[in-house]
Amino acid sequence: MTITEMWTQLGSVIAGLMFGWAMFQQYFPHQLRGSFNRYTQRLVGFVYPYLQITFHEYTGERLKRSEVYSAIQSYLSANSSMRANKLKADVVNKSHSVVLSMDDHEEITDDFNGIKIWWSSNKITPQAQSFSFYPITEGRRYFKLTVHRRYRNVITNSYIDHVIKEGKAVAVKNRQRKLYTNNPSNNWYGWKATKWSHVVFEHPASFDTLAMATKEKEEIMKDLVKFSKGKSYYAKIGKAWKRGYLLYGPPGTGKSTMIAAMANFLNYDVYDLELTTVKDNTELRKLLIDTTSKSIIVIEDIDCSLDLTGQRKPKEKEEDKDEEGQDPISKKEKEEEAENKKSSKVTLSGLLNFIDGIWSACGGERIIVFTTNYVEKLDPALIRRGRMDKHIEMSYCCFEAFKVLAENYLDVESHELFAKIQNLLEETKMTPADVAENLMPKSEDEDEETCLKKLIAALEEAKEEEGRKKSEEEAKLKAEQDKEKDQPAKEDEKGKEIGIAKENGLISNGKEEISIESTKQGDS
Ligand SMILES: Nc1ncnc2c1ncn2[C@@H]1O[C@H](COP(=O)(O)OP(=O)(O)OP(=O)(O)O)[C@@H](O)[C@H]1O
Ligand SMILES: [Mg+2]
Repeated sequence: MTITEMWTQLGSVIAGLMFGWAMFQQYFPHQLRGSFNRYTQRLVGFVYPYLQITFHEYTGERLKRSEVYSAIQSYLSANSSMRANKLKADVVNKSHSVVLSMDDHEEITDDFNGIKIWWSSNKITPQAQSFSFYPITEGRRYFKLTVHRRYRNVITNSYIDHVIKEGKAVAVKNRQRKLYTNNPSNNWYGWKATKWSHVVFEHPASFDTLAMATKEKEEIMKDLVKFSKGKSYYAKIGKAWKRGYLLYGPPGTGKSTMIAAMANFLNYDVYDLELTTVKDNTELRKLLIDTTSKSIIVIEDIDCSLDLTGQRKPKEKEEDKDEEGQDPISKKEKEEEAENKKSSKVTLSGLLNFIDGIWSACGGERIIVFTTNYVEKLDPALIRRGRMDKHIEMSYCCFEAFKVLAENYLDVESHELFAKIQNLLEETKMTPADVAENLMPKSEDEDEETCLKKLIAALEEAKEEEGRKKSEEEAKLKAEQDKEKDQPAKEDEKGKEIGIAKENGLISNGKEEISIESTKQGDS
């Protein structure tokens, strides 16, 4: 038999089979078709030793994208780029870099403790004109896992969990993080209404660029790592998985920068909660329940948002005092803001309830950060350990912090002027923000030495100013003390006069002053 004849015969067999299958589909009773399929599956099962599991992109009636599918997708994209032949390229916004993942109808193998697993990505393209709830152009995608049946237990008990866990970790690493701010509740209702608006969080701050003493910095980083890995620990001690940080210190010492560095370090989202637009405790709860896990919830200037009795206290801003020359819009905005503050009834206890974990216990880990310029103004109940677990003082620039700034701003690790700067920093107080401002070259001509000299001049000026203020205060104190010294002398005089008057029998006890006055008047 020639090759051509063989091909002809094979073609007729295939054509016959196809015809048979079409006839079967058309004429075989529908009810019997199901049991026929079952039997063929069983038959195939005897000879086909593999287990297949499919994971669809959309599940349930609510057309929700399956979390498992997303996790598998992330896992496979992290593992496929080296092995698959057909890849899909996507841009990850955060790093603006291209991420390669497995293309449709592509297959790769994975190895799990020596077990070989096949993964294929598949797509069912909908037939033309058919109606579908799913995004039509995309089709319906699913992943198929194939493995030898003898590994069924390993796969179902541990491999799938492993894939999902790893996939989620990859997704967290690649995800675009967000900075959320709360919307006023009047905008919560209606079509597409949301409690939080967000923008992409792309703050460049990191612990490397944060100017503060290395020991303190490392301690904070260790604390954060311990927290983020402490799921089972928090479960064991029966505490909601959250941690409170209180950052306090003068303006410009890096409190907001520290929050950004924390978010970047942990890869968390940031929820910047503006309490003045929250009407009451119920709204606060709703907002907080609506936050996602792996997030930092920030309340800046907490001392300006709540007072000790739990009543709201408007923040006094410089411009609030300036009534003149306001344009109508800013005036209207201010009126609205004032109205918000008036109608806002978030109480201290409402906030405490949240911090205590009753409302934040839903979902995964959350960090709560309060910042303040005046720690002494805060209610001790609010900042006690257990609520605000870690208190971090952000203080004036020390030499170690300066060295970080010098390296960031000027790429200088050491310089002969450093010793002088060290002395000056020990003698005077300057915030890291001011130090940074002086270190920043203002033009191309300014080299490192010019900038360091600029800083020295600023520090010397600050030192002089401090000296002047100190001597003024001392003079004031001395004047007050002198005044106090004069006072007893006068009283002594009065006492003497009373004594003389008593001796002369001019006054009786209990009516000394009147009698003295009258004595005096009498004298004159
Ligand atoms: N410790 C620091 N390390 C690095 N940069 C800092 C530090 N402190 C301040 N800066 C710089 O100063 C600027 C202001 O700092 P930041 O906004 O973090 O201060 P803050 O403590 O939040 O002030 P405020 O109390 O007024 O909110 C930042 O943009 C940053 O560039
Ligand atoms: Mg700040």
